Amino acid sequence: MEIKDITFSYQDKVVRLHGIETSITPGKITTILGPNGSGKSTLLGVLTNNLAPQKGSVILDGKAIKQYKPKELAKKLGVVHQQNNAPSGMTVEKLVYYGRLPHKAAFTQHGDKDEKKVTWALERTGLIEKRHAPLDNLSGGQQQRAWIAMALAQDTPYLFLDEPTANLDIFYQYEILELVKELCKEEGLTIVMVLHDINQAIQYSHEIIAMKNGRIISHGNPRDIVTRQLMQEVYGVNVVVKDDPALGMYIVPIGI
Ligand SMILES: Nc1ncnc2c1ncn2[C@@H]1O[C@H](COP(=O)(O)OP(=O)(O)OP(=O)(O)O)[C@@H](O)[C@H]1O
Repeated sequence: MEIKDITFSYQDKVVRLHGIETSITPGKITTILGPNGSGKSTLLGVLTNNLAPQKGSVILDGKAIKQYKPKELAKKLGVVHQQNNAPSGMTVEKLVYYGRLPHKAAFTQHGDKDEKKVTWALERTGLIEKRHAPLDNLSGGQQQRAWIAMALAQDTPYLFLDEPTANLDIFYQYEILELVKELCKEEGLTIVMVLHDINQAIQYSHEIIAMKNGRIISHGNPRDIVTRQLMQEVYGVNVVVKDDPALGMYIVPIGI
């Protein structure tokens, strides 16, 4: 995916992304980091064609994303937003079946493949027991997992996750991150996600994009780019960067 000179403003005309120019490496996990309001979700919105930039373009497999028909794009990329709303009373399974829509001809029933994918997605997100439960009866974290399951059922080569670990307890945070790692390694998915936990980003990403004020400050391998200086520049926080033979690299924030 090529991101070419993207400039974006919402209706208030304040520029939120300034000439973003980079690329997403296929088959890898890329994590976008940065402080609140730095433009991470806005960039994700542009990369997934949910927001139309005033300038620039996003090229996916050789074609500008705005040229894709909606169903064609939905077979290429799945998105889990930060906030998701489903009609009240909808069951988990029904939501996850929505992920199969791009793969079905109009007015056809679910086939074997749809059922297999939905069951697999529910198993992978630990929701198989809850498949017939209404979404409203689930906890915030379980609902988050249901939306991830829907995106998995969509069976796309690109998966975009905006803070997939938000609202999850630490066990399920790692469960989701391990799932992301496996999907990348075993299924060859290209994953772009937004995280707030810098150590999780270091541990689970092939590449990190660090943003501030709508600009990319650095993009590269976590080992190369996560430094004391970068953390100070991006977050205004003092950190100590540690490197442990068993644990790998990690940071310890020590204050502002
Ligand atoms: N719909 C909108 N209309 C106007 N401004 C918006 C809108 N959505 C976001 N913004 C503004 O755009 C800027 C970037 O927001 P964005 O949500 O992309 O940041 P973020 O890095 O994802 O933040 P966070 O970590 O808090 O989720 C912020 O200043 C925000 O107030």
